[in-house]
Amino acid sequence: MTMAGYLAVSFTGLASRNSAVDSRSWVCGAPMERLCNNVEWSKSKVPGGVRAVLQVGSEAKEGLSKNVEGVLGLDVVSESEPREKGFLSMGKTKLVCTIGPACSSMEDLEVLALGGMDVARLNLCHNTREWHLDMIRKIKKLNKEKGFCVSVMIDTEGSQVHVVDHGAPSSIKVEEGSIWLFTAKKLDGSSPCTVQANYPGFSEGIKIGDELVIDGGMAGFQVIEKIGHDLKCKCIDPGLFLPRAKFSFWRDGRILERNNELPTLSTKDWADIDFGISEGVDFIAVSFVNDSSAISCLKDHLSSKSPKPIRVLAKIESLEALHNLENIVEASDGIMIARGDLGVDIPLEQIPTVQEEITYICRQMNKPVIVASQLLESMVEYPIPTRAEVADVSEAVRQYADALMLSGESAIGSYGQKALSVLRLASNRMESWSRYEGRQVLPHKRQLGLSPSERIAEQICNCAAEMADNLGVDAIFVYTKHGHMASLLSRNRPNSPIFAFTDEESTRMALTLQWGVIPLFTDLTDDMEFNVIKSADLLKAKGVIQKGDAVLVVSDVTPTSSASSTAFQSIQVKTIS
Ligand SMILES: Nc1ncnc2c1ncn2[C@@H]1O[C@H](COP(=O)(O)OP(=O)(O)O)[C@@H](O)[C@H]1O
Ligand SMILES: C=C(OP(=O)(O)O)C(=O)O
Repeated sequence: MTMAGYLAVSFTGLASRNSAVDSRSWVCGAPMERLCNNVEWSKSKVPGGVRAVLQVGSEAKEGLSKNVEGVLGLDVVSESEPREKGFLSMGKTKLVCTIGPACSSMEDLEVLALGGMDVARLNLCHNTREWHLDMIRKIKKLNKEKGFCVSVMIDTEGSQVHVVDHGAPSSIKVEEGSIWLFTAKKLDGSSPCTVQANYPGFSEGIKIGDELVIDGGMAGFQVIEKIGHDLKCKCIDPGLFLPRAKFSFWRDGRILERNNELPTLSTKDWADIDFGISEGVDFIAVSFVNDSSAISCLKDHLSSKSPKPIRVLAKIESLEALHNLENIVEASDGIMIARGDLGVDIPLEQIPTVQEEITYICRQMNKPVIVASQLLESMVEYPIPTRAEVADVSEAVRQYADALMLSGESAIGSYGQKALSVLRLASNRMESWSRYEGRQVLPHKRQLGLSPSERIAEQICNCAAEMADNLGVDAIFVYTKHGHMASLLSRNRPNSPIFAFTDEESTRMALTLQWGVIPLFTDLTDDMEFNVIKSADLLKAKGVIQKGDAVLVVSDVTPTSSASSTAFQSIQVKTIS
């Protein structure tokens, strides 16, 4: 036998059958009281009925686990982590790696997976369809054959005004005082100091005297003449022109907000999305989202075309997106703070506060958030990061971002694996420092659910996370169909790892992006007691949990059988025996 019995407090009658708790003296009163106070629960309002139960246990229910057997889809990295580090020190912040030529072999990908890569990102603006197909297949093969749980994210190219040709194959130096022509016309190959933009309307509304800034400050020009739709400019801030460099325009010291007519999802993007659907990717990150309409449109497309749920992330990389932030977060399944392009559209000094604000809003609205770009940029070339980069990574972890992303560091850098281990070490360090120093900031949590059952689920997770911290349990177990309960727990950023058991493969893969959640695939039955015992036995058999470990179990399961339509929502505290 693995799991223990229960003290049950039912929501309908709120009757405590046994107020005694076991030898470890776990407390159930206070959180339960709060749970009840905060929920205006009315049985008659709940479709099909909801049973919410708090259970605290120590009595052994002998025999229940005798026939337990089954498969537990626990990935190899999560299996070894608690054994090596202990539960509390397990990494909570998820890690995303951009896959590129520097990490495209099976061996490279395996090293990244072993190093803690949770999500592999493929940026479809680079390389060929065949190359990306090969990468997706390799990652899926690794998961299948080597037991990893790495999800696949494709990132659309999107439409933005950028340079298509600046007369050189790579970067080019821009000298102070040099005169350049910016045009949308195709270059004939021999036009020095001429730059071709991808969008004919790039110069609309621009006046003589305006400043044209490249890639957020790589170089700067002043417009000295308008020739038709072309701009003649003088370099006032020397620097570098990179391939695909982006423009921003400034007037009187302020950035000009410009709505171009480029669609968020181009014809190429739609073709790439259908490719992603056919290859069964887990996430689609949409570039240059300006409002929620592109996200809603993509979600409609996915619900009719994709045989499995694919999560849609909005990349926040424009001023317009910031104006529509809450609507975009609401419409999406998650957010990427694309600091690279965002730094072209807003002044660089605003990036840190904007990042903190977006991270906060995402947590309020219970959507996972990735902090992306230039986290360890110097590691594209050097084997160690700058101290400032480590501080930047730590700050994103302190802000409780769900995930951190490597870009060029893993895609083209010489030290991708090292960069990943720097992310891991720096995030582990900040997570444990915040925990031991009690520096965790617990913001007021916005109420999310509207229906009674949604509100109960939310309150159960809030209280369960608080209980888990107060009791110092070793792990939290949650049983979840679509990942909602797991995400509600994760939103509370509890100290213990959250083992999320699901029988939906797409839920398992989506949870790879959620802070502190270890997703596991297992069969779930309508018998919650059996599910708990079975999953505990399987984790025990793998050496992940041990006798004496305290586990807080949260469930929100609507039975599949027609015999009972009652949802079973509960918190139980168990000792592994
Ligand atoms: N699939 C790929 N093939 C070739 N190069 C890639 C690929 N993915 C990324 N890169 C390289 O890595 C760099 C970082 O990639 P990414 O994070 O997509 O940022 P960005 O496109 O904004 O530069 C890119 O500039 C590109 O040089
Ligand atoms: C992640 C980003 O997007 P991309 O790599 O597509 O430029 C970014 O701009 O920070």
